[in-house]
Amino acid sequence: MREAVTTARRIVVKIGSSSLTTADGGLDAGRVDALADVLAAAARAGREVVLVSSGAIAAGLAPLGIPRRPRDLATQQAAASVGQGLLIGRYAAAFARHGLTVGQVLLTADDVTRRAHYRNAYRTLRKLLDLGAVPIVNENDTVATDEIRFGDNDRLAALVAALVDADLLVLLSDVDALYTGDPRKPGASRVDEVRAEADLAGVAVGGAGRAGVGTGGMVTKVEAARIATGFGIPVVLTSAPNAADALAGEPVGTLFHRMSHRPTARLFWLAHATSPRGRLHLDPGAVQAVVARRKSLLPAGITAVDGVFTAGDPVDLVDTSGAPVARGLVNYDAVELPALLGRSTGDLAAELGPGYEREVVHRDDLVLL
Ligand SMILES: Nc1ncnc2c1ncn2[C@@H]1O[C@H](COP(=O)(O)OP(=O)(O)O)[C@@H](O)[C@H]1O
Ligand SMILES: N[C@@H](CCC(=O)OP(=O)(O)O)C(=O)O
Repeated sequence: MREAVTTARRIVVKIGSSSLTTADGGLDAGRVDALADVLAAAARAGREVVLVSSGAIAAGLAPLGIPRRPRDLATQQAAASVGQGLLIGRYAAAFARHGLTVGQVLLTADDVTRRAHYRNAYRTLRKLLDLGAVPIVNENDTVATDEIRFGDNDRLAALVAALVDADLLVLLSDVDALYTGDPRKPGASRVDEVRAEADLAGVAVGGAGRAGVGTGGMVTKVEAARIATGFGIPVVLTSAPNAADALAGEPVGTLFHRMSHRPTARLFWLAHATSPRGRLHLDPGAVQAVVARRKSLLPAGITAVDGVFTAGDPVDLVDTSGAPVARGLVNYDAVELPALLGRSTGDLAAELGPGYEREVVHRDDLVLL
């Protein structure tokens, strides 16, 4: 038995499109019912369950006569508009068989990245749970444009798990575990447990399984597992038919253990749920100071600035090859910085006043990537 699972009280379960649709692309009522049965049993046992369900786009294709998942955003949005209604209707009927009410929660990236918004989203989810309803979350695909889109629900599920402070995240897919390589090819073996990043060293993660149904494949699931475990939330990755065993703590699928050091909530959101407004290019000494010695970033170590931002915005700190090494909240507007680059804070303060002694990014507002 997995203790991290059996003791979990608040659980976020994410199910992918490939586990909810039939081979010809329609919504599979039998599979929706089967999932509702498992989650209703967990709720009856006193657990709080939040379901993150994909499937809106897939469910909308057949009714609109569209043969396969469209590439263009407008058709995806139209399919999601039709499919989300069908999906939630199907869930409502499935949970009603157990006397449970469902509540639909459609989120955009903005809703969980901006502080004022994610407090709102949290309040709604918390209230639904207090009222004994099962929140069913999806991305608000019909209004989400490319810039504000999560695109994959694995990451959305990890952020929702952090948002509601879940004890466990269960990712249900059409594959029963993480494998060392693409399970459709010979030679791949199952990974039972992941305790540290090193356990993923030999693992080749690939794209989506059934063409035209799922989206992110294993890449987004492993990334979601990193986000959740980094927030102290263990993750079980398995297939939908294993859901009951997974929730019971049976050794099915892959268990990603929680990482011991939980970052502060503020830095977690900074790392995973903000979009940088600009980039500060660091010289090698500044990279060393920020990454290895966890120092604040001073103007002297910055060689160039890109982007349009104002003080308080998130920016990425990039090394000489342009790779991001950290994200932080900047203390200056973009237009102020060019005149300060490469100069010591002492000189700047003497010349421009004590206000210019401040760090460009304070170490308390910095998170390594
Ligand atoms: N290392 C791996 N281990 C397991 N599955 C993998 C791996 N690499 C690629 N995959 C593929 O990822 C698929 C699951 O992703 P996806 O189709 O996006 O599912 P979902 O709709 O559940 O999000 C599996 O069917 C599998 O073929
Ligand atoms: N929001 C989209 C889901 C996108 C998505 O992540 O799909 P999947 O990879 O099947 O979990 C939908 O409902 O169709």
